[in-house]
Amino acid sequence: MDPVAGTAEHRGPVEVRARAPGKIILTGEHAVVHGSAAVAAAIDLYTNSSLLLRPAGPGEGGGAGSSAVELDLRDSGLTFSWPCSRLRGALGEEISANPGAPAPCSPDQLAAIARLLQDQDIPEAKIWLSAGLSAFLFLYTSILGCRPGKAVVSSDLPMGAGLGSSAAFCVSMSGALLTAAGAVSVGAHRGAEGWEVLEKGALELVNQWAFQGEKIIHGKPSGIDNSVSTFGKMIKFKKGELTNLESRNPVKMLITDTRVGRNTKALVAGVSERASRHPDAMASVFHAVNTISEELSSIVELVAEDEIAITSKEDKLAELMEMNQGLLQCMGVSHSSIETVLRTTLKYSLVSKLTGAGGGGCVLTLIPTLSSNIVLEKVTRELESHGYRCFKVEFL
Ligand SMILES: Nc1ncnc2c1ncn2[C@@H]1O[C@H](COP(=O)(O)OP(=O)(O)OP(=O)(O)O)[C@@H](O)[C@H]1O
Ligand SMILES: C[C@@](O)(CCO)CC(=O)[O-]
Ligand SMILES: [Mg+2]
Repeated sequence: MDPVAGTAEHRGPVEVRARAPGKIILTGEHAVVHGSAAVAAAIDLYTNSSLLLRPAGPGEGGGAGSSAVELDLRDSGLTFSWPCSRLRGALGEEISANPGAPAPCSPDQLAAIARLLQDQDIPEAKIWLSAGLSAFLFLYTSILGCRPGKAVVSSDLPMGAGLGSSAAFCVSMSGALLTAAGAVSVGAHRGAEGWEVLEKGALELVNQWAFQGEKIIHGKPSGIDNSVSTFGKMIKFKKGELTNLESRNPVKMLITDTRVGRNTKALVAGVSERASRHPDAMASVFHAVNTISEELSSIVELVAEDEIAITSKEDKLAELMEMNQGLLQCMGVSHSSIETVLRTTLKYSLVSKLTGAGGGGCVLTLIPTLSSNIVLEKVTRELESHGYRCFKVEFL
């Protein structure tokens, strides 16, 4: 896994590329929105955003599309274009590029952005992209105003599946926009594959903007997804506070994507509604999740020196994940496809839990160090026979 996030590479004065990773949540999703601790790790799957800024206005050699803001979503095969004059007309007073001061999208801005989306022919089958498009227009115009340019986005991550695609989109886009605006600079450190890494203050700014973008997509995000995508590695996150965790032994997980589509915003709202119907019961559930995350984060950092110690460490991780899954069921965010994965992996004595917002999407299965490849192959084959997609991740 490459923990470098929010990286950017300059190619000439106005062409920038940035990438940011997805994540898994080991414990604490949903409860983290209500103040509990959660543990997450960046994974080696990235969203890439590239940005080409054109000279402003016609007649300055910008060519076709030179006075428009364009977005090319490579994975969806869709492109969008807004003439700068249309952006200025719709956003009017709302446009004042201020890259150094992240601010929330105002209701007026959001209404204007909704009108700008109506100009585009978004196919009904891909209407869920509207949230990402709104976040893009908000981030672009807040950071660069109406400067003409073209953004191209591609991703290794399944969209809307619990692996933080929305956060990786907002982090990589904020990184590219802020670098193009000249608002951030790279540090001395070189990351993996030759990527330059933004310096600490720059990453903070990227993270703050990405959080504002996530708010448009998620409604009420805790900030864990954008934080782990920006800063990478494994983190404990509680009430906006981030603690870096260092696992002394590699943790291996099988990720199963059930391919059941879901939407984090609706799931987060559903848990909040349950919490307002049963405040005391849900407060106990959130408290229990907090304890589980605190315990898991201290176990992850333990040094396991021999095989017995590794086994007992993994047994504890598995038990905590299992307990967390039970509490996620209590919150109402499991799904029959998730239950199928749990039952299937349990046949092979492997423990699983949903990751991200649930309701479908991805499930994590802990792969103990001593488990045989034959078991892993068998469980993978059985999961794939249900139409699910499996892949392995490992992190320290
Ligand atoms: N590469 C992308 N291009 C455009 N929009 C994107 C992209 N990635 C994510 N999005 C937007 O984010 C939405 C998915 O966000 P959502 O939060 O529901 O799922 P997730 O982030 O994959 O999972 P989780 O939040 O549980 O980790 C998509 O419907 C789309 O609007
Ligand atoms: C469900 C949730 O807890 C995690 C989604 O990856 C939402 C959030 O924390 O913003
Ligand atoms: Mg998301």
